Amino acid sequence: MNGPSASPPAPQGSEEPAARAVALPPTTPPAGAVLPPRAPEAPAPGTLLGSHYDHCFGCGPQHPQGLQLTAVAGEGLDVTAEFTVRPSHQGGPGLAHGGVLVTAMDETLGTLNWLLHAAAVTGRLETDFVRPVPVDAVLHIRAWVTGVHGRKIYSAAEGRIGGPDGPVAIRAQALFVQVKLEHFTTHGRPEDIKKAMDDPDLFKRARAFEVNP
Ligand SMILES: CCCCC/C=C\C/C=C\C/C=C\C/C=C/CCCC(=O)SCCNC(=O)CCNC(=O)[C@H](O)C(C)(C)COP(=O)(O)OP(=O)(O)OC[C@H]1O[C@@H](n2cnc3c(N)ncnc32)[C@H](O)[C@@H]1OP(=O)(O)O
Repeated sequence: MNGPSASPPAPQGSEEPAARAVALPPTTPPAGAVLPPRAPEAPAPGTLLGSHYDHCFGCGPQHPQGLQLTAVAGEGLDVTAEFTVRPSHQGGPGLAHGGVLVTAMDETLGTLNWLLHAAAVTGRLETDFVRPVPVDAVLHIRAWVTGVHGRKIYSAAEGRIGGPDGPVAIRAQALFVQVKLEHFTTHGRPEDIKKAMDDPDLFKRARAFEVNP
């Protein structure tokens, strides 16, 4: 891939800090990016977007330790989702782990794929943690597409607590890259791929997503 390469840090004192910094590509759309219309196959506004894979840590109903996140299609290229922080999601005592919150943002941003009718994986995800999120809080997440440039899909999201209009607890920006079905079949653990392929519903869903970048 042509993304940034993260090199191990240079020995201390050998370079100026600025020389050791890695220039990361932006998660904001470049000039020439477009905001496409909703795909003709996009679920209607208000539709509960199903899980893309029953065992997904983010959205799978058959993943007992997962986030079991559910999202709803918005009117445009946007979705909303709710995630309830459970005791098993703690980082600090009584507080959500930051990585779990990032997963909730990643998953919600990923559901934008349904509206574009494109299979895409996260290439880059930036997050700002704005305020701590307690256990039992509901994170109200909104995510939207900010631009599409070739295979690259740019998006943003925010998570609020205390209600959909409550204070922002987390913000995110992401760059997803469209992939073919072979991305999964080539790289996934064979026994899981076989099981997924044997599930006619999942296979149909996955095939329907096939893109020709
Ligand atoms: C059989 C089972 C099927 C099951 C699936 C079924 C359905 C799926 C459909 C829909 C799913 C619906 C909802 C999904 C919800 C999911 C939420 C979770 C999402 C994730 O959690 S997913 C896991 C984490 N994710 C990864 O596991 C990716 C690992 N990675 C790679 O697999 C490659 O790295 C890849 C594919 C990213 C790129 O590889 P590649 O070879 O295809 O493309 P290439 O490198 O040419 O990049 C093309 C252009 O993107 C730019 N670019 C690339 N990477 C960049 C980066 N990091 N930063 C900035 N720019 C980047 C380049 O600079 C170039 O830009 P330009 O075109 O301008 O030159």
